[in-house]
Amino acid sequence: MVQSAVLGFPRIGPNRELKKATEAYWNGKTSVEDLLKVGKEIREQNWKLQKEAGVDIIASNDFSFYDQVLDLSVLFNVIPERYTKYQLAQLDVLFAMGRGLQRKATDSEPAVDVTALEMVKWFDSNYHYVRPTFGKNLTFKLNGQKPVDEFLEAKALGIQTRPVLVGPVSYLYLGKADKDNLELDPISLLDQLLPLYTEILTKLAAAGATEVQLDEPTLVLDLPANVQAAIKKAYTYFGQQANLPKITIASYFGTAVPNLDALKGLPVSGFHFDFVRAPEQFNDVVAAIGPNQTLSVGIVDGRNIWKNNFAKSSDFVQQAIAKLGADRVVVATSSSLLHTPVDLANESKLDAELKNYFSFATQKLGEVVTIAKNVSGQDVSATLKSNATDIAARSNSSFINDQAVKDRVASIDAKMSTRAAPFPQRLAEQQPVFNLPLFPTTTIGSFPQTKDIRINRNKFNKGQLSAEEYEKFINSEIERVIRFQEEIDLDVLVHGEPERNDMVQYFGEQLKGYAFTTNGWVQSYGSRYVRPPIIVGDLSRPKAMSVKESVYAQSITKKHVKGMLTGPITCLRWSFPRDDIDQQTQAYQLALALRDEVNDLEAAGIKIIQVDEPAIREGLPLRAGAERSAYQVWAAEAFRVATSGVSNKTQIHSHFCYSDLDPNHIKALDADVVSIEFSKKDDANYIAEFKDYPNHIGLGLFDIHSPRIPSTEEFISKIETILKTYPAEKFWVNPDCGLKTRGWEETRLSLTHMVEAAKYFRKQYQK
Ligand code: MET
Ligand SMILES: [Zn+2]
Repeated sequence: MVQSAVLGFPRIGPNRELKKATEAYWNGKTSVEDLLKVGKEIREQNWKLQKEAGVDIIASNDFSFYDQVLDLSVLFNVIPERYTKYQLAQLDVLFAMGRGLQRKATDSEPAVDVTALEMVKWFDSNYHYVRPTFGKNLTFKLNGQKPVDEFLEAKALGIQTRPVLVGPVSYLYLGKADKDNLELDPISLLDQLLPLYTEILTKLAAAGATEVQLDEPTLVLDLPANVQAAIKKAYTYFGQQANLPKITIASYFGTAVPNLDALKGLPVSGFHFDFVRAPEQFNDVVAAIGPNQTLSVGIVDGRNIWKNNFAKSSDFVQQAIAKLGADRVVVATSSSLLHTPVDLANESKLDAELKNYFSFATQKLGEVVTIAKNVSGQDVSATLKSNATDIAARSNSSFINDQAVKDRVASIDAKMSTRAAPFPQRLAEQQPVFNLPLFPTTTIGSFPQTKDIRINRNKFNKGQLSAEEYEKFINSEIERVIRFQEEIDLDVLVHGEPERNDMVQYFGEQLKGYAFTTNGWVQSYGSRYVRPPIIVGDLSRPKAMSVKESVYAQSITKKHVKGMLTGPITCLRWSFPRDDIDQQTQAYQLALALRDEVNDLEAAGIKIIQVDEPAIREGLPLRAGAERSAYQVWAAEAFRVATSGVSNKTQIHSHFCYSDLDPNHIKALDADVVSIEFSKKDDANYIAEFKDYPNHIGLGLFDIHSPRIPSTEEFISKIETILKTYPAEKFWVNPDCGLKTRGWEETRLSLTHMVEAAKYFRKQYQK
């Protein structure tokens, strides 16, 4: 019998129980015990669900209160000194590392003020991990034994699990040296780390774990020789230790072929590969694994929501069985299911036809089990038959094709993707229009999404508020944001985005060709979850999407208000894309819809238009090569198609966050002004990389994921550092990103301090 395996299950709970519990704890509304209890309930529910679905290999330690990489940093004591000096409880240290902590002194406790660690995108997904940061005075040691505790918890329920941990090489390679320790190559810490892995693996074995899954997704990257060598070294080392559980090395999100040499001959029991993303690696992989090693065939998509094609997948797995024998093959999800929504059964509003085409995490459990049964010769013919019907129906669905959209994409030419004049000339034409001071201040778009906003939006969605009443409410929010910005004297204003539930969903809901979920949440980072819309067909814009709000905002102030849109690549990346046409085509369809919106905004008198592309980096193919070079061209072109229909006088802004950006890539967009997340980069090299960015740029000055409020002095010293490298006349002053997750009080203070700092420098430079 071929076994089925799931590499990890979403940990947010079917109704976002984890978010609610975590935020209640942060807000001091509940105790740590309450929070721990919710975590335990979610784990129990997830394990039972998988057991009941018939999954053979179920993961444990896939749960986390914040992030699985951060969990490891805490487990291995990779905790920078700034977090240890307050004597916080371990869970609070974890949260402080994830999101920063600022607490006033009380009678019994001193004040706390620490910034968060850097947060970066997990490979090419919209999940963010907290980057391990290796400082000078590091003492590796085990803090607790989370993987063992959770293994035992499942065991007590009668469920044998396979604990999952990020493997040592990926853990180090995804980390970075602290700014005082820049000469350090994290990989050089491997020797210190391996004994700790051994210690925790030994404990797992003692607790009864027979197998563990060590995730080494860095195997799908272009690895330098020393990292490949580290893989060999690490797993050879584990092979030399007595009494460890069997190890499966899991790679996902791409092809591992260029790194297969490092895997050959390793003393592990098996490997997992992602054949959804990279089916072409099959022959090489089969040739590389040893005679007794198992192959876990990742064939059920952990990153998208389309129903599996059982016939096709079964054929694929059969090939593996033919080569290796049934006892050496496992049918698995391609990656953890963390990246998919929990349960399609929760979608009561979804069109019934579309629902037949989708599969969420809970449904995917059934998929791995069915494929495993099918290839083992069990009779699942009825399930296979209805699956074949759904797959055929989808390809013939009326949701999909729109000839006018296809024709328009075919008509895109160079002129459509080029501004009328190069930047210097545009700048000359724009300056008299805007008359901005040196160090112009602005924000990235959103202002606090208060409870009041959410309540009113819900009422409107439920029909308890008329369209007029809702519009009135939104306008009053816009007015409040405008007045606030005038009061603290920002230079370029925003309307605050109160009408938007989410920067992609909001536009998706207005575009033809999209479908939406009501409960399809996916963790993005910490307690922030997103509900990616689903691209189901050719995309077009029936009518203007954002003009009304922008025009209203501009009508009530003399200062310039930026029109605010989400760019084509971000719309694509933060949706579940179609898998029946390529992503480039979907991006161009979006670009054309946005081009119409940009042009409409301009026609309505909006003179600055920001088109956000925070996801541009995560779309970059993980390896160098033709596919990546092509992406760099088409992604930039899609942005320019969206933004090049305006006159030279209209100023185009763009914004990027939470990734290591490539300045060349940003240049290719040719936006007049860009803002990039910067506050946690802590790295002079990163400033230098953007030094010769030809257009104007704002390096984010404070972390919007943290409730922490930087002082004016802190802003001044940050700007001072930047100005050592960066030309003042090109420099904008702004936060890292939008403020929607922040409270009003923090927002008021942080922005006030930021504006004060800008004014300080204005004076300095006028002298
Ligand atoms: C993740 S990027 C967010 C940009 C958007 N305009 C906002 O401020 O919320
Ligand atoms: Zn952002």
